[in-house]
Amino acid sequence: MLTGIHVPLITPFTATGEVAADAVEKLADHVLDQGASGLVALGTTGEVAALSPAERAQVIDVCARVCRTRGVPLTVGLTGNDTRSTAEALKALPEGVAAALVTVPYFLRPGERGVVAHFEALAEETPVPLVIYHIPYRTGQAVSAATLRHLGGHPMIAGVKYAAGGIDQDAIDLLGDLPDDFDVLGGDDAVISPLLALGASGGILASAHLATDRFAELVDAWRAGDAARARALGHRLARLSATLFAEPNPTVIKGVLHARGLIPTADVRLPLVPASERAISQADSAGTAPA
Ligand SMILES: O=C(O)C1=N[C@H](C(=O)O)C[C@H](O)C1
Repeated sequence: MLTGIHVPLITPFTATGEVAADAVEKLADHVLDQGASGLVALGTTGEVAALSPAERAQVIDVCARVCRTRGVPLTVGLTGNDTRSTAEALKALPEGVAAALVTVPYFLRPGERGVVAHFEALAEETPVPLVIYHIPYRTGQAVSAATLRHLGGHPMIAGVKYAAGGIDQDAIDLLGDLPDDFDVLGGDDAVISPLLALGASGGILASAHLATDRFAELVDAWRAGDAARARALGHRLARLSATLFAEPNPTVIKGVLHARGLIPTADVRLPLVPASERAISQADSAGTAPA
């Protein structure tokens, strides 16, 4: 189910600070025109923590409409560290959502047995398949390959967004022995190419707001076994990602999209502050360099 490049959309703001709904739609169409396989609404990249409930609903509504029209899946990010309220949020998801990207409970550090109990409870109640968002440098909670493999055996757990901060031994172990119908999507932009080489089926990558077609081509090249092409593209895209993450995500991406006329402002909400001009121009140049 989860293959290709899924773009976790930024949330553009108007000059007066509201969500720019028309720009969300324009950007969604743009990345899909460029070869994205689906969209992710309300990821970290979408500054979900800084959006009100009404703004979150507005973003989901626009993305669901675009995905329905284009016949592509919409995944919605859900972050919580309490099982009961996360289950309620899952049950409240509107029509048109294909999957939920659910973060490993953060800050609380419930241990791996707690992580298993959390996702098993959610999997029993969710109306849509779950994608586990494993990002230990943000959550503070380790999750081993064995735990992910165990959870992947549940029919409502469709995959994992793997963002361990690099290619660790658990990534190698997991990809060497995947449960049936369980996909691994890369979530660390700089190492997407080696993760695809190990067998990941795609990625949820903020960097793919730019060079979307090249990221899609990278997935296709690894899947087709064209290692020479994949390696060359992978190195170039890793350099692009490094420039886009030179300052906190999504500040640089917003700066570049604004410089290219794709969103009305580069504004972010506190505690994020806008990227420097230097970071934006370096990323803009890296995003246009020939492959
Ligand atoms: O929002 C997301 O999904 C992503 N967030 C990551 C982050 O900000 O750390 C980066 C990744 O590309 C996608």
